Amino acid sequence: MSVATLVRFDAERLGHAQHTVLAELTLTLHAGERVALLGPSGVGKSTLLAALRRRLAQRAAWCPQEHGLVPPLAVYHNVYMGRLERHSALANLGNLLRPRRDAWREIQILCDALGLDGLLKRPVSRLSGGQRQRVAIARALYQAREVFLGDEPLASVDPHQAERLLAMIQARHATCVIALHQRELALRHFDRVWGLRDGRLVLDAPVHTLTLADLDALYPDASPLTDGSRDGS
Ligand SMILES: Nc1ncnc2c1ncn2[C@@H]1O[C@H](COP(=O)(O)OP(=O)(O)OP(=O)(O)O)[C@@H](O)[C@H]1O
Repeated sequence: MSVATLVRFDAERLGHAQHTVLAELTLTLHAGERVALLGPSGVGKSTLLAALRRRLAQRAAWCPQEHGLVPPLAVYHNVYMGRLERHSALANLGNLLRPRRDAWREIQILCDALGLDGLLKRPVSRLSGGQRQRVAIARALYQAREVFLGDEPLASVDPHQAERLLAMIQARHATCVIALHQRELALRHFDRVWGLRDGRLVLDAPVHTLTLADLDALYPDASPLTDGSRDGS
């Protein structure tokens, strides 16, 4: 049975204005594929995710690296933002003043599952880094889209939590592309790895054909450090 192609890049240039980040990029994202996107800082992971997001438009839930949260607003309102475009401006304004009961219940269940129980009314400005990260994930999950695109959504959580959050994301999305630095997670929980290095896609392979050493080779300063012991940036 053939697998549907969701996005295809064919020798394309990705970059910012005159600055080419990835030249001649050729790759395909198939439906049902869980892809780990790896590579050193500044190599172009966010650039590639942004290009995927443009192509997938409303089909993709998006969890950005900087979280994109509104610090003065409560956790509830930040998560609700995942579905702002589904309601009228008037309905959204009303919800800001007085949360809708159905939305509150749904967001409460989601936040409980993410370990944010009891925090729905707390402004994001008063959360820890890891809690903010989970609010950003909650907002992306609340979008309830076909594909999950995450830019290091597991960067500021501990290794045990990273596994749990990843399981939640993947249970709700058959297809995902997630940038991360935890290479053992990539090997354990994904189907495919895209590896970037020196402005090119140097690795595009099923996980079962790869070893930790293959992933280490993506990083010029690779050391034998593994999950949780390498920086999460
Ligand atoms: N808005 C922008 N305008 C111009 N150049 C940019 C812009 N955003 C990123 N860049 C540059 O593009 C290159 C790739 O950046 P990108 O953010 O995609 O890398 P990354 O792999 O996601 O990095 P990190 O792991 O640090 O988040 C870098 O050289 C960066 O300086």
